[in-house]
Amino acid sequence: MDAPLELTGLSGFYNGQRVLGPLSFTVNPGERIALVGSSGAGKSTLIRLIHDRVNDTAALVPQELGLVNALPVFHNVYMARLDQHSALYNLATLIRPFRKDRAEVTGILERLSMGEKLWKPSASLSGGQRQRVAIARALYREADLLLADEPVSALDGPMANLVMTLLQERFSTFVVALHDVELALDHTTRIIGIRNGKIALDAPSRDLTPADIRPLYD
Ligand SMILES: Nc1ncnc2c1ncn2[C@@H]1O[C@H](COP(=O)(O)OP(=O)(O)OP(=O)(O)O)[C@@H](O)[C@H]1O
Repeated sequence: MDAPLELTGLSGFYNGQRVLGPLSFTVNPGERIALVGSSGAGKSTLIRLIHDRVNDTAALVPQELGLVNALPVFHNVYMARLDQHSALYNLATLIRPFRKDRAEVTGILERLSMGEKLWKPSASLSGGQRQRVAIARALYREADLLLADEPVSALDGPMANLVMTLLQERFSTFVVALHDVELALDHTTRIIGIRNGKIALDAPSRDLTPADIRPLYD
């Protein structure tokens, strides 16, 4: 991302009821932002609204993952670049993936300790494995902004840390909803706290301790 992303007047509604905003903030290139706040505060709604604004140019890890269960892991990851190839190339890949793509996807999966699952149908995977497939798909997408909604919620501590490190290496700019406050402080440059659909905290991560964030959950 080489220009600031100005997000103004974001509002979220369900059934005519306002659940978020109106709120505004700017995502600056190189910022790694964690959205924190209690369940129902509006984090998922905000991620969705940002995704709508950037018009699919970001890599996305939605909370519900969006995997195609019947397809193998390879194809679920490959899907991130469907729009970069011709229909013919994509059709050929469905039947017999090209060596170059296989190698690249395998490399990403290996970093997530998922290399041996390459040809397994996604339906056969555990929750944490499925989450890593959605993360691999985001890492494979050629985008310079990542939007992710609780991308490590089903992973154990060391794996969650590894994934956050990989995301940080791959995307210089990201907005990630995280309920783990320690993880958020360790891997981001800025914390935005959401409470009742409004921004209740916006500060550099290095200036904050877990105690500063706790009131968002009271
Ligand atoms: N499909 C829906 N229909 C109606 N209301 C919804 C729907 N999805 C979310 N909401 C409401 O919108 C508000 C914000 O929800 P949102 O999912 O954005 O919160 P969140 O902070 O992401 O929560 P969580 O941490 O539990 O994922 C909540 O009050 C929720 O009840």
